[in-house]
Parts: sequence; C-alpha cells; structure tokens
Amino acid sequence: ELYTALVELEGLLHTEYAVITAINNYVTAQEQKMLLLRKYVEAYTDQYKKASEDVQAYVENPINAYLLVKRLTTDWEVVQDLIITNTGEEFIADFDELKGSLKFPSDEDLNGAAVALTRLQKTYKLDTSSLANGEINGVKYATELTAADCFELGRQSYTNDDHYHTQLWMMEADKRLKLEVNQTVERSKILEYLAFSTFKLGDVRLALDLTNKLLELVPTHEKALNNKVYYEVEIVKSNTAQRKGEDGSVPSVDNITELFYEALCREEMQPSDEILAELKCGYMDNGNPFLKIAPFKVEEAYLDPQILIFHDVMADDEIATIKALAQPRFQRAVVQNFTTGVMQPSSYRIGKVAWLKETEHKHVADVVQRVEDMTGLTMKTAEDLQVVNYGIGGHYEPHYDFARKGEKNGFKDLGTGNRIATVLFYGRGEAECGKSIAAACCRFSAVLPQMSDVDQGGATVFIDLDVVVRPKKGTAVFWYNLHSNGEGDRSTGHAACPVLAGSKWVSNKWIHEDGQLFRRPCELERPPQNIRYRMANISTTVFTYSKSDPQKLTLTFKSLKEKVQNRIK
Ligand SMILES: O=C(O)CCC(=O)C(=O)O
Ligand SMILES: [Fe+2]
Repeated sequence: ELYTALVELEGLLHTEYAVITAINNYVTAQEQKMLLLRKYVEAYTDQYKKASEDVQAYVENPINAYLLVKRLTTDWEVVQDLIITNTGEEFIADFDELKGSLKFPSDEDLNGAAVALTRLQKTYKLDTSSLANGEINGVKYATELTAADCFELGRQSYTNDDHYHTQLWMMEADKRLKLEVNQTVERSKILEYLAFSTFKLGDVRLALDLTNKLLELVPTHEKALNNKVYYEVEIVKSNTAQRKGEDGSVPSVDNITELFYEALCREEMQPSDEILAELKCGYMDNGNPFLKIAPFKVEEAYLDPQILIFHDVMADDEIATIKALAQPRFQRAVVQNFTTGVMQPSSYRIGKVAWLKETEHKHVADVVQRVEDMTGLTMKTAEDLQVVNYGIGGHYEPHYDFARKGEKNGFKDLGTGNRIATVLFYGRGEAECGKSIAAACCRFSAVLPQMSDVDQGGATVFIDLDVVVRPKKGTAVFWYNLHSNGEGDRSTGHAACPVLAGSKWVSNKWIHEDGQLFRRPCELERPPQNIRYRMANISTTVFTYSKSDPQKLTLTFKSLKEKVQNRIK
C-alpha cells in the first residue's frame, strides 16, 4: 500500500536504482560472455579451415591431433560452461535475494496509483490528452505517456469496473499508437477493451463498430466473434423497444454530496457575498496574559457554525519534529464501519496515519498546549495528535468527525464523550491571498505567498457551507462538531480533496466532550435544521442525470444549484 503516502513512494527511487544497476550488470556480463564465445567460434573456424585444406597432413601432425581432440573435449566443456553460466535465471535468482531488502510496489499499488489518477481526472475535470502529455492545469510535471502507459491506465480502470475511464484511456492509447514509430502495444488489445467498455457505457452501436475493427485485425478473435453476435441482437432489440434516452433516474443524496464535494474541490463554489461580507479577522488572546503579548492571528471562515483559521500556530521546527516522529510509524488510514464498528481501510480515505503522544517530545506537548490556548478547551480528554500524509490522489471523502447516533463503537465508547471539536493543522502548502484567506487578512502574512505550482488540490472543504480552506503551512482550522446541546452538527460535514500535485501533511487534534462543562457550557434547545439538508431533499425532485456521463452530471448540477437556490429564496 505504498501508493497511500508520497513519503513511501520516495523509497521506490532506491529500488529503481538497484534495478537499473542489476540490469546494467547483467547486460555487461552477457556482452563479455558473447565476446568470449565469438572468440572461441573464430578460433575453431580458423583451425577447421586449416585442417580442411589438407585433412591428412593436419591429423598426421601429432600436435594438431592433440589440439583437435582437446578442442572437442576440455575446450568444448569450457564453452558449454560459459554458455550455461550467467543465465537469465541466475540473474533473476540473485536479484530475488536482493529484493528482500528493497521496497517493491505490488499490483495493488499499481491499481491504487491508477485509481488515484482517474479520481483526480474526474474531480478536477482534467483533460486526458493533457494528462498523457504529463501536464496538470497547463503545467508540465512529468514525462509523456506512451500508448502502452495509457493502455495500462485503461486496463486498471477496467479491473475496477470504471468503464468511463477505461474508454477515455483506451481512446488516448489508440490516438498515441497511431503516432508511435516503435509501437508499444497491439491495437487489437486496445480495441478489445475499448469495445467492451463502450458497450458497458450503453453505446452498443459504437461497441459493434469497434468489434468489427478488431475482427479486421484478428478475424479469429473468439471473444470478439461472440460479442459481435450479441451486440447485433441487442441493436435489433433496442430498435423494436421504445427508445428511453437518458436513464432518467433520480440521484440519491450521496450522489449530490459527491457533486458538491467535487465542485468545491475545483473551487467552483463559495459562500454567498452576504456571508463573506460578515467575515472578520483579528488578534485573539482569550483573556490569557501570555496571549496578550503574543496573540493568535485569527480569521473567520464561516460564522454559523463558526469555523476559525489560526495563522502561524505551528513553527517550522515543530512541523519537522512531528513529521520525523510520524514517518516511521505510518499505517494505512482506516475508518470506522458505521454498523459493525470495525476499523478498516477504505477507498474513501486514502492516506497514511500515525499517532503522537505529548510525552514523546516537547514540540508535541507545546502544540497540544497551544490547542488548549486557542480553543479554551481542556486537552485532558483529547485524543493523541493524529498525523496524516496524503499520497498521489490521497483524499478523505465527505464525513463528520463526531460519532452519529446508532454508530457502533462510537467515540462515546472511549468513555470521554463525543468529539466536541476539531483542530486541523497543515504541515505543508501555501494559500493564495484572497482565496482561503479573506483579502483583509493578507496582512498576516509577511510575504504574500503564491500557491506554489507543485501544490495543487488537497483543500479541506465543508460541503454544506461551500467553504474551501487551502492548506497553508503552520495554519490550523478549528470548529465545533457538536451543537451546544451535545447533538452532532450536521453542517460540519467536510472532506479532504484529492491531492493533485505535491504532498499534503496535516495533523488532527480531536477534542472530547468530557471536562468541558465550564469551558463550553451546554444548552438544552434543539439545534435548527440545517439548510443543505432541505436543499438535498428538494433537489431530488428537480434533477435527472446520466450515470454514464459524469461530465453531463456536473452540467446538470449547475442548473440544479440555481433551481434549488431560487426555491429557497
Ligand atoms: O486533511 C484534511 O484536509 C481533512 C482531514 C479530516 O477531515 C480528518 O482527518 O478527519
Ligand atoms: Fe475530518
């Protein structure tokens, strides 16, 4: 599961170096062997020619007779030995021994990396051809992909039943193949996947055309012959049945959440101007004498519920310590199954996680004390500091940090109550002024940082509030997960957008209910019902979409948003 964190991937470069060295040694050894064999052949030929000139005279010479016999006994044995030593098998066996000390990615890693790439493609609407050119949003990051590379991405999407991306990557592979002088993959293989995924996406006619093309190349292709018959029957059937067009189904709330999530990650939405106009920033001391001298620089990202951004609350050396302590203990991130309560890895949270105790290092203790000063809440019942590193396409889909009613083994079972609040620190990244940082708060940064071009994506988004917080090193976000009556606040649903380029580090401090009685007094009223909940319900009555075409989904989604907003007005 190396793909779940970028730090692990760095180790693969050592492996690649070892592979290069091994292949190089093998090729050199083979070249020397061939050279030696060539010399033997020449010497044999030379002697043979001499002997052939006058066989009688040659064999009558005792030295020649001896040499002839020697050539066909000991010399021949030496040659045979030479041929059988240093073979491919030996090379592989030697390398296998070395392999134990090297990090090697598995097929699962290959699949994980391919899934991550297609997730980014979908979330950020990246164009397949540009990606294949090694470009992300106009910036050239990587080497161009060959037709075979694109084919492999399509094949990986296919194993995940992702026919949409199979089709995109197989089409790209076909396009590239036409331009390749030394073709890197067979066209028939591309066509086989392309035809089947096209069929799965509902275009039977195109699937038939592609299958016919495949049969032109390989007339005896058994699968293609069977599929051709099947597609032809399907086309006749669909001509007689009434044409249904789009599938006309209504998206579930989950689909809508996904649309909002992805649109927010692309920063296509933000809170209304009225809401933004109310946001302020300033210095905060919480009445603490020490903070009067060095107050926190705080910015409001949202008012109800309150989401606060604290600037410069983790120093570079603290970040370095936290990363160094966390790295050797990273484990694949897990999530709690709602019904079984079991902690398990899941595709909706991809990253590596480690937990740090305050007692481990002064820097960790200082950071935890700072959280207490920032929030005014006690750390006695808080969880250890959780450190997360997100790898290629690493993300955490929309979720709540609190345990919901009915959730098996919720945090209540820790005996310290639910997660009342979250403080999320960023260990890397720079935010552009005026995006996640309100324009007026830019003075908090001595030098106005630009979003660096190696760090794209990876924002934290609050999907019901349209709030986007871009990671910025040393900054922390704070919000309450629970209403003051202890009920979970469902408007705090949030997510970590997939990391598009670069690596993302965060640490979470989850604060619990117990011990906060005099710090955040509880109230009895029920919280108001949150707006997005109503929106999602309305939307199910006005919205149709096509499952097979995510591109179309978003278009419809934009008009949906307007419709919903008009209704609410
Ligand atoms: O990484 C982020 O931006 C958010 C992480 C998060 O929500 C979590 O770990 O619970
Ligand atoms: Fe979270």
